[in-house]
Amino acid sequence: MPAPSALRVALLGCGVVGTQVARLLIEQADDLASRVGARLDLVGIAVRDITAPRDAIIDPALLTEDARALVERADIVIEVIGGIEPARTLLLHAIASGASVVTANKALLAEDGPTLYRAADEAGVDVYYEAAVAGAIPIVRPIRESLTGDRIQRVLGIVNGTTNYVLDQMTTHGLAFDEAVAQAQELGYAEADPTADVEGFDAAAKAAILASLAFHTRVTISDVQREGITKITADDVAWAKQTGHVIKLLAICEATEAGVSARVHPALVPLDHPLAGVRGAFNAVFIEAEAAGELMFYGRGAGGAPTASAVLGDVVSVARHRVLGGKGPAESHYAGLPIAAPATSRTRYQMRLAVSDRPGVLAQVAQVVSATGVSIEAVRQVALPDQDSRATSVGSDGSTVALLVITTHHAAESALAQTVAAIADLDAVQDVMSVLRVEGS
Ligand SMILES: NC(=O)c1ccc[n+]([C@@H]2O[C@H](COP(=O)([O-])OP(=O)(O)OC[C@H]3O[C@@H](n4cnc5c(N)ncnc54)[C@H](O)[C@@H]3O)[C@@H](O)[C@H]2O)c1
Ligand SMILES: N[C@@H](CCO)C(=O)O
Ligand code: NA
Repeated sequence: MPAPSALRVALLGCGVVGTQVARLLIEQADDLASRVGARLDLVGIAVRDITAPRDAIIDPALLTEDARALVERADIVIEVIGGIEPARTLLLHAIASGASVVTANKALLAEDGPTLYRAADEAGVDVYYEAAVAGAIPIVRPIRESLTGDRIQRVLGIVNGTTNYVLDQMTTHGLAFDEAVAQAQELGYAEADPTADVEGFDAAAKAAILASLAFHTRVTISDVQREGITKITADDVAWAKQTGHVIKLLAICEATEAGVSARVHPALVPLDHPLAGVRGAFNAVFIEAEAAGELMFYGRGAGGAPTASAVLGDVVSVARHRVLGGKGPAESHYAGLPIAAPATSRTRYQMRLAVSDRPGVLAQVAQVVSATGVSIEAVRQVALPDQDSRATSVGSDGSTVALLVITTHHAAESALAQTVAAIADLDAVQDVMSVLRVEGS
């Protein structure tokens, strides 16, 4: 069959990302044609409301509210609607109609990616999704292709731009949480419902995709242990600084003895770790592999244009396959490693405790910690800042309140939970002010 001189491209969704995808397809049409070896003709844009105001670059004649009919007349379908339905049904219909698909939809892939991959394998078409993890940063392809001859041990990522922006604004400008979230929404970083960002669902979806790729194991979002940043206070941020750390929302994927572990939670990152310097809405993925050693991928993980860059890269790849015949590499045939139970995950912890400042308290705390099998790495006793209401309170024995900052060696999550409960029970402990994991050291 002769190579096609043009390929029909359908765009589903015309929001923050879709508008930028359309712009690049239109403005760079000639360059894209020479890279692909065929023209990429944008044949239609499916939208929810045809009458809604749009960017001037969007030709109203391209708009349709009938996404299903549009995918039937396309060679390549780009999905930037988001969410599970109708995106899944539309993509499966596109694949069944013989189109290759490109999507930025991590929520769908983390829930049900294998259904799409299997359908695409059977139909002999591609499913590409570089934009779904860490936006513009090439990370899916490096893991899937460049590092596929190596053995990845650990992936540590800042993969949500909104939360990194919020934590960074709180750290460097003392901004309030809600104010920083509103700014991230205005800048086009946040999901339609920013709860997905601040509660860690978006990062958990990306962790599931990264863990699946890195460990050739099927990991879904329900396998990911998740905690967002809504409980992080200005105090936590200030104490992180005092102890030489910065708080980041991390996605951590590891191959452990118990199986594949994937978790998302805020963590204290030492200031000398490369991830500590990732500011604003930037993302970074830090990989430890057996032969390659440490690698870090850094760039813009959110925003319309950066995400559109990754989408267009995939569009060119799948278009080239159609011009040359064939398709790209399929997803790994899953080795089926077990998923590690959350209680088995091991990390270091930092606890801040308000305690009565009298002799013997430190020994009591240390004894309770060691009784639960957790080992202490360091203890610091510090005076509470004057403005803290506890600084002037006096216990029944006439003692004032001091702050203990305890850092543990690696401990299992289950042991740490027992330790915290036992500490909270001690008479001398007035308050467990925070318990944060320490990663990257
Ligand atoms: N914004 C980012 O920085 C970013 C980065 C990476 C990935 N993503 C992903 O890209 C996708 C799109 O994100 P966005 O930020 O552009 O969201 P958005 O809310 O700005 O755009 C989605 C658009 O889809 C439209 N839509 C909803 N239902 C539709 C339907 N049935 N048919 C046609 N259109 C429909 C909505 O009206 C909206 O305009 C999501 O999967 C998101 O997770 C976004
Ligand atoms: N809402 C996401 C967009 C990129 O997936 C973020 O803030 O990173
Ligand atoms: Na990416």
